[in-house]
Amino acid sequence: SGCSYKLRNVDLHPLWKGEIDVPGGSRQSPINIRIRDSVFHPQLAPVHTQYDPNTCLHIWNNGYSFFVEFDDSTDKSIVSGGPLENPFRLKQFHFHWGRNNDWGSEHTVDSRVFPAELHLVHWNCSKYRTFEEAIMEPNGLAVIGVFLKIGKQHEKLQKLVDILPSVRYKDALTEFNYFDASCLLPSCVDYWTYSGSLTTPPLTESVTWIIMKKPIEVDHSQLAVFRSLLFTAVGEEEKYMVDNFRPLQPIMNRTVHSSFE
Ligand SMILES: COc1ccc(C[C@H]2SC(=O)NC2=O)c(OC)c1
Ligand SMILES: [Zn+2]
Repeated sequence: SGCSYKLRNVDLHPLWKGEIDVPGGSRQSPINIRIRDSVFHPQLAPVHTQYDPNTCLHIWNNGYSFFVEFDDSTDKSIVSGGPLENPFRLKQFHFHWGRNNDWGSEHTVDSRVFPAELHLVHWNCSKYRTFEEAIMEPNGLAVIGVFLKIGKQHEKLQKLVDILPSVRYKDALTEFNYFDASCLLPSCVDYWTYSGSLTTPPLTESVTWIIMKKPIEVDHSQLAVFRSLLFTAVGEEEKYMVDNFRPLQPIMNRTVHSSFE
C-alpha cells in the first residue's frame, strides 16, 4: 500500500534556505528512483556487511541528525561486494525523518516517500588514509540507504531509541557501545545503486549509493522519539529536529542500476 505522493510543504531547514544546488553539480543526491528506468545488472552481487558490535563508540547530536559513530582504525566493520571494488570501513550511521509519518526520507521510489531513511556511511580504506580525505574523492564513500516504514516495533532499534533523550541538544555526545548495525538491514538483499553525493554540505560528489529495495519496520512511538530531539543547543530557542532531509536533486545523465530483475 504505497502512500500517495504528498506535496512536502515543509519550511526547509536553514541548511537549505540558501543554496540548494551545487554550481556545476552533475551527480547530486538524493534522487527519485524510477523503477522502470533502472537497469538490471546481473553482475551486481549481494552487498556483504561484516560489522563488529564492539567498534561502536558513541552517539552525538550534530545539529542536523544524530550520528552513531564507529572506531574505523581497523577493518573490523566493513562492507564489500555489490558495486564496490574493495572493502569500505563503517564510519557512522544516522537517519533523516519528517515532522509526521507522511514524509521524511531523502530518496523516493517512483515518487513514493517514506517516513524516514537510514544512512550507513562507509569510506574507501583501500584507496584513502582517512574518512576526511575520502569524502573529497569520487569513489571515496559508500552509503547504504534503508527506508523505514511504520509497522511493528523494531526491537533491536529500541536500545538506540532509549538513549536518544541523552543527546537531545545539539553537540551532546554520549557513550554508546556494543551495537550491531547489521540489525538495521532488511532481510531482502535486493538494492539499487547509483553515483551521487553527500546530502549535506560539503555536498561532495563522492558517494556510491546502495539503496535497499525493502524497508525495515519501526513503530510510530519509536519514530516519535526521533522527533523529540532538537536542532538547537542548550540555551537556544528550542527547535525540534524534524524534516532534516534534502530536497530531491536532478538525475542529470545518470543510470540507476538494480541488483534484481
Ligand atoms: C564532512 O563530511 C560529512 C558531512 C556530513 C555527512 C552526513 C550527510 S551525507 C549523507 O548521506 N547524509 C548526511 O546527512 C557526512 O556523511 C558521509 C560526511
Ligand atoms: Zn544522510
